[in-house]
Amino acid sequence: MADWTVSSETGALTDVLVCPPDHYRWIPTNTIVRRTLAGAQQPSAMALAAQHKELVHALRQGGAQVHVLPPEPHLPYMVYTRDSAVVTPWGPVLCQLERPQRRGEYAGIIDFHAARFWRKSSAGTLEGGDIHVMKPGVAVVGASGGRTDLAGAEQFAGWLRAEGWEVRVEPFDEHFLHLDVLFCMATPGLAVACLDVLDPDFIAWLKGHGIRCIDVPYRDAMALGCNILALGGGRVVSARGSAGLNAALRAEGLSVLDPDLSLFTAGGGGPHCLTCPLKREE
Ligand SMILES: NC(=[NH2+])NCCC[C@H](N)C(=O)O
Repeated sequence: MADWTVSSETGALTDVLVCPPDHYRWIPTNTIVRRTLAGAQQPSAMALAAQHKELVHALRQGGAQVHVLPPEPHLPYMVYTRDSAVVTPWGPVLCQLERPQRRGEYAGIIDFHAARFWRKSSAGTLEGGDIHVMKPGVAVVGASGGRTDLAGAEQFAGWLRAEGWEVRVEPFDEHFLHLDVLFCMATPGLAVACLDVLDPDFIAWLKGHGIRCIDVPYRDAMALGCNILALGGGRVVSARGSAGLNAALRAEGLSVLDPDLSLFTAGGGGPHCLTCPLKREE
């Protein structure tokens, strides 16, 4: 079995975990998908498979080996592999999903990792979408009290602090679901962030760490416009629908792979949520 390690959000992605959308459907678990359900029919299996394939192609084009978690019929959100486990420099950490509709995802992820976790979340709740292992020595954990609560965030932060890391626990409103709806890294010195919403203290802290932000307006962030995945080497995966942001990223000299992911962003998750990096090269 491989020893998975990730020590940044921006190192060259060599291995990544995804889960095909065979059983995906929208269920009302967050503000974003509730809005979707009010105005749309469930997406077709064919359309979902086609969009997911675009994502997988982008990941492979970026040089990553794509590993597949077998989907289960009773777990429609397994496709968002970001949330059930997060890989750290010391190995994978098993999260503790908050929603009853998603808790069963622990079973498949335990099997995938053959139960070899560095740590297992056991206090409160902890979801991978709230965790950014930003760069060696620095991480941030969002604590909305919803998907990740203070107890869950502090337990995770404690494990990294014990290794000498600086970990910021960042409170934000539950309305925004996960911190990765408001903030993601593009390159070691560049992030995308919803400045309308994030605490100015957080932005100043980023700046102190040499990280500049491209601003994404509230409306775009709620359409998962901030939810990008860095591939390393100046490349990112960002959904086709994020046209304004993608132009801004290209203007920064980045190469943007832009799969159409509209059916998944309508459920509350984009490229960052649909992927769990297993290995990055620093
Ligand atoms: N890391 C993320 N932002 N994940 C998105 C998860 C969306 C999913 N529909 C849920 O409600 O749980």
